[in-house]
Amino acid sequence: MGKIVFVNDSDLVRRLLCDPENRDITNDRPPTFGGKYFCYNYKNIITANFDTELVKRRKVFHTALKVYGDGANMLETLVLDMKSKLKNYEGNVPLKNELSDLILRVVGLLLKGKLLVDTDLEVITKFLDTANECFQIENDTVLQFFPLARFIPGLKIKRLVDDLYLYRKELIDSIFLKVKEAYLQGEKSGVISELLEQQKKLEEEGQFEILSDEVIITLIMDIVGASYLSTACSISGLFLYLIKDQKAQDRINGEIQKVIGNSTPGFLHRRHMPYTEAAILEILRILTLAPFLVPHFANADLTIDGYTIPKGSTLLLNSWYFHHRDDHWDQPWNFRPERFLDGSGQLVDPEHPQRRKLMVFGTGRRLCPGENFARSRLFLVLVTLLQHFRFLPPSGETLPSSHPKDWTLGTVFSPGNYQCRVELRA
Ligand code: HEM
Repeated sequence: MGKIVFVNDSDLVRRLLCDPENRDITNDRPPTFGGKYFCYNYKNIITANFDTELVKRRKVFHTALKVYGDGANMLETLVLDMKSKLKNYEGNVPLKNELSDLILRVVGLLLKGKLLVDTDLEVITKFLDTANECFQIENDTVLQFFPLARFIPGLKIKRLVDDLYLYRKELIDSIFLKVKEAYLQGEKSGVISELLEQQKKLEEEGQFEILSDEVIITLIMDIVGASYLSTACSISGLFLYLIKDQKAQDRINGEIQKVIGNSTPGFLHRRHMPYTEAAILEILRILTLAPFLVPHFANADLTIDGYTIPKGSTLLLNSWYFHHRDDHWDQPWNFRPERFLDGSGQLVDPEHPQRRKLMVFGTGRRLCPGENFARSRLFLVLVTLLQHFRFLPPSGETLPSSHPKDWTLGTVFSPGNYQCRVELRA
């Protein structure tokens, strides 16, 4: 096993990942069991090394996410359904569960659009739960160093790996193949049909391999793995903070009244609601869901600031540390969206020194391609619910700690389940 190098400074991370003299060395991934055996020998995005194939794969992925438009209208319907559900609760509402269900549907809709059926959600959940367990550090380490363990009867790891293959097959049958069948019959729905559309074009240009069926299947697994927990934990974390900080909730509501009023929230409202945008950035900073981003890998020796990073090192980019340094962030463990606003109350731009220290979605060549999708969904869910409800602490129960240090670290950090009261706004 190569060395592990922790990089604890955001500026150094940028220089390592983005500067022309370093970026060809630092943007690969370490080899993983999951990438090799579940993603058909690294055909997905997350586990693959950075090469011309990956650049093309990232491009088609980006385009498919962008082109896919139905999502916003469908999200509106989902949030409206959730609104009617919340109105019917008597007493406390299990908000974290409700928000997680909502985000699961958002991910299902992203993949399948109107072809989504309820049983797909069970398939996605089973796949995710098993993948999370399988790739938890203790199991992942066994698989990495002793892959044959997956064949030994009686070992827990064998059962997990068998289950994961089974649920991957279910994911392929009920998500990928169902959309493909509909697509061949002329019906387009969700991001998978956008990918199939691009596959057709690439095939005509003789470049089918860039987006073969196997690649699309691994991209579906990337979407499921990268989007559900991160978005669900961010939104339930944000609501937990806003229930505890009623002033911040009022301030977001003030922007909703001023900018949206009674009309339907849309993505375009975002740019006129700087405090709300700042609250989303602030929750992402505090939570730092991916504490070391996704591990990078040095494919050659590299010297920076007098240190040598040997070829074969795994780079853990310690955003947990640099998002919470008290010499960079005033009161780093307090929820203070104002830190991202300038003197006239506008959101500081991404090149502002304060924003440059924030690297929730990574930076450079491996920047998260779902950033825009995630931030716009967080915005829409937040403002649509706050437009109609005030969220208050539960009766007869206490809220869990909102300090991420007290949360559970699975694939990402997650608050415990919590309940709250909701009051319909006049
Ligand atoms: C709050 C939500 C999210 C957070 C905090 C987040 C964060 C991250 C981070 C830190 C990385 C690694 C960057 C690096 O290696 O330097 C990443 C990669 C990735 N994310 Fe996200 N992400 C989120 C949502 C999403 C969504 C919604 C999608 C898909 C629709 C997505 C798809 C991906 C993919 C495919 C990669 C791999 C990129 C690559 O390896 O080149 N993410 N994300």
